[in-house]
Amino acid sequence: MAGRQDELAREQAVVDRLYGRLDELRVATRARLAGVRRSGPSGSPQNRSERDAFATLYEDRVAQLDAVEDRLVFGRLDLRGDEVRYVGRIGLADDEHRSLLTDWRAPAATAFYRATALHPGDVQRRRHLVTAGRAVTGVEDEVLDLDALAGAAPDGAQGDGTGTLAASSLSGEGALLASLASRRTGRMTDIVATIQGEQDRIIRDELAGALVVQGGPGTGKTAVALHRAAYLLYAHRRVLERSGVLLVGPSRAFLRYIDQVLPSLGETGVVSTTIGELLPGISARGVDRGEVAQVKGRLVWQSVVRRAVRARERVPAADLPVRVEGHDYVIRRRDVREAIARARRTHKPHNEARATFVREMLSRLVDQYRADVDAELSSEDVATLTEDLRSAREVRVALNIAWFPITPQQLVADLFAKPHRLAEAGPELSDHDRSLVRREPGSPWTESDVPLLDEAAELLGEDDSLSRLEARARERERAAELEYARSVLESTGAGAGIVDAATLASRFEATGPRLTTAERAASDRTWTYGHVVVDEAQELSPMAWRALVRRVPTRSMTIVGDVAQTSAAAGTRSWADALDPVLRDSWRLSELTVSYRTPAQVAEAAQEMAAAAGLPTSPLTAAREVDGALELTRVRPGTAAPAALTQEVVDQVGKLATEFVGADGAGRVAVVAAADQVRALREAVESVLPDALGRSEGARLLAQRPEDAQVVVLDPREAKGLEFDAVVLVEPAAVAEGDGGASDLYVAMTRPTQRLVVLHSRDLPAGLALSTVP
Ligand SMILES: Nc1ncnc2c1ncn2[C@@H]1O[C@H](COP(=O)(O)OP(=O)(O)OP(=O)(O)O)[C@@H](O)[C@H]1O
Repeated sequence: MAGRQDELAREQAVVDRLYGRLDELRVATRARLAGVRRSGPSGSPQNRSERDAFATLYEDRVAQLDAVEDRLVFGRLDLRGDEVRYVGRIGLADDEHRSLLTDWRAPAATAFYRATALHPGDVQRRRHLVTAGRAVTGVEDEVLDLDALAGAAPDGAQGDGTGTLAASSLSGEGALLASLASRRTGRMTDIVATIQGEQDRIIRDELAGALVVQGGPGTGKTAVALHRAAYLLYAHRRVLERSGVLLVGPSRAFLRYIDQVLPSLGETGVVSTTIGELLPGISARGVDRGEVAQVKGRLVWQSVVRRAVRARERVPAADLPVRVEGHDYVIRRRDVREAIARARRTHKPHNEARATFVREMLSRLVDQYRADVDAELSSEDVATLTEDLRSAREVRVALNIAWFPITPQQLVADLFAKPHRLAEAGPELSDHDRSLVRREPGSPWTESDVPLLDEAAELLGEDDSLSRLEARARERERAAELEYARSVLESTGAGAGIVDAATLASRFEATGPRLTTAERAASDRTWTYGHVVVDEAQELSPMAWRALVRRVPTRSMTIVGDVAQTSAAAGTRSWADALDPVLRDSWRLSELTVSYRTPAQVAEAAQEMAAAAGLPTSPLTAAREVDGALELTRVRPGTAAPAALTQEVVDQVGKLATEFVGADGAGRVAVVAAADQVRALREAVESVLPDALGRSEGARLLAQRPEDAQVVVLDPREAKGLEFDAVVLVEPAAVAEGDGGASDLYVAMTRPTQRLVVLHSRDLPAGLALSTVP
């Protein structure tokens, strides 16, 4: 015992020193930031932008140093040759640049995650440090080279009833079990201290190309995707800081669930979005039925949208006479045809190529005038005539009909609202498909509209009226810069004779707006990212893949998901089907096979049910056993008894909340039921909480924000990607009959970290029933 205490004391001294260094750096960085801020808004524009750049740098560093407080250091490697290396959240060095702590992402930390007894490399011992706040509370050793470390300190893992490790080949048993068994909150935490070998290989895989990570529920796909983003930002900072990283998740609620992970790893500059939010200025508030989303997700829309754009470039049925300023002209079909051909040859998007079309037509009308009056025209005459023609209403209307300026929103809304437009643009779609997407003008946009709008935006380009507005705004901004530069020159006298105000202003302008890469990227539809991470990627439609791939010309992507969990009608059951059309052969597949979330008994039941339903599951081994993890209760066998079932749900929630929900906000219980039962069950659960748990605890739970709520009632789709300590699964047969079928049931069954309680009045679906036979 004394040996262990000494060991803890020795580690405490090291940990104190590392936190001491962290505090010093915080103080020093804050002082620098304050110094920069003190220098105030004066100085030359160049100084001012340099100062802003430094301020941003220091602000980021302060945020990073603050974010790594929790478990700053978690590992130690004892290497051959008596070298000792501590591994932590960030790298720290002393004033002489000697390394004190190795960043987990550095090559020097790889062995902490990868070394095994079979392949120890230089590692003699790997130690996990368990800390609470800044105190070392335990150490756990894995001796990888027994000969070298004969007589090493005894293993200090805590046996605290957290379960037992079921899968071999996992490292850091005590730390891992403690982390897997810890009470859940509404926020995902990082796994940096216990990343496993198979996960580490994916995290550190090369940047180039698209890496697809397929894995069953709870295998850490989300965790791995986020740690990979942090790793890539570290290892390829120069490339990625400028172009940015985009993270795409299935919903805002999911993005909120994971939003603390990257900051806790010291990374704040990643843009996160959903497909519905991909286009700046569009908010997708509507929801499409599955069959409608499926039609809209098909790749055929690529041609439909292209034809719809082409339909706005058309030769009129007949020549059209127009009279401008007392002179007669004819808008000739042949001229229009040739002007359209010329504009198309620019290969610019429709709204941008329109300028060429209009210029060409006006010049042909001027030619008509010239021929009619049979006289030479001065360049001034030509300019005046052109302007007269351009502003003549009749000409404008005729040219608009021939080449119609249109926004993506108008184009797509017209396709849905005007059957003749869709019939013309989409001959590949059946009458039934077309009737499915039919919609009134002004209806809210849906998530499956967004890739179509993006496709349209790509082919239409900027509407010029919009770019004219923007140009005017830029002009105003520039005038303000010029004014500012002038005032600087006047007040300092420094520029006189050396540099004029306009030069100074343009130099200032060249430093760009003081937005971060993430902010600029998020507000620019045409921004291209250095890397894109996609979570729950199996749900994406072919058109959504097109929209995403457009944003990453290098095709450097991390794509994680599980084709057995697909619930979206437009999603995929096969990575090749989804990715070959957009990525061809530039994607590679790796698999995760250990479930870190679900106890073995629950994972096995879920696998059996999924196999019986024919889902394309990946192999899945649970990391641990938890006693009594699966309970099945039949309510009044043989009768569909909603009241009895509801009563049982409410009783179970009361029991589980007492067992798992803590007043400190940790511990979560979910009821997962078919979508059409959720509302009634939510009301029943909410009404009973004060009675079941006492008035004040009930009130506390009811007052929680949805994202932090410790007791929730959800349908399987809302529960996707999330996890809870305990789950009450209500009437699995009904869940499997919903839109997402057995996949939704598979998702629902695999949410708990500790216990799954299945309540049913109907027969259990195949596989699940079998698994309950003792
Ligand atoms: N190496 C690890 N150490 C500790 N916890 C881990 C590890 N890997 C995964 N986990 C935990 O396992 C749980 C499941 O991880 P995650 O949500 O990333 O899985 P997933 O594969 O995305 O699941 P799903 O398919 O259900 O979306 C999380 O709580 C995560 O923190």
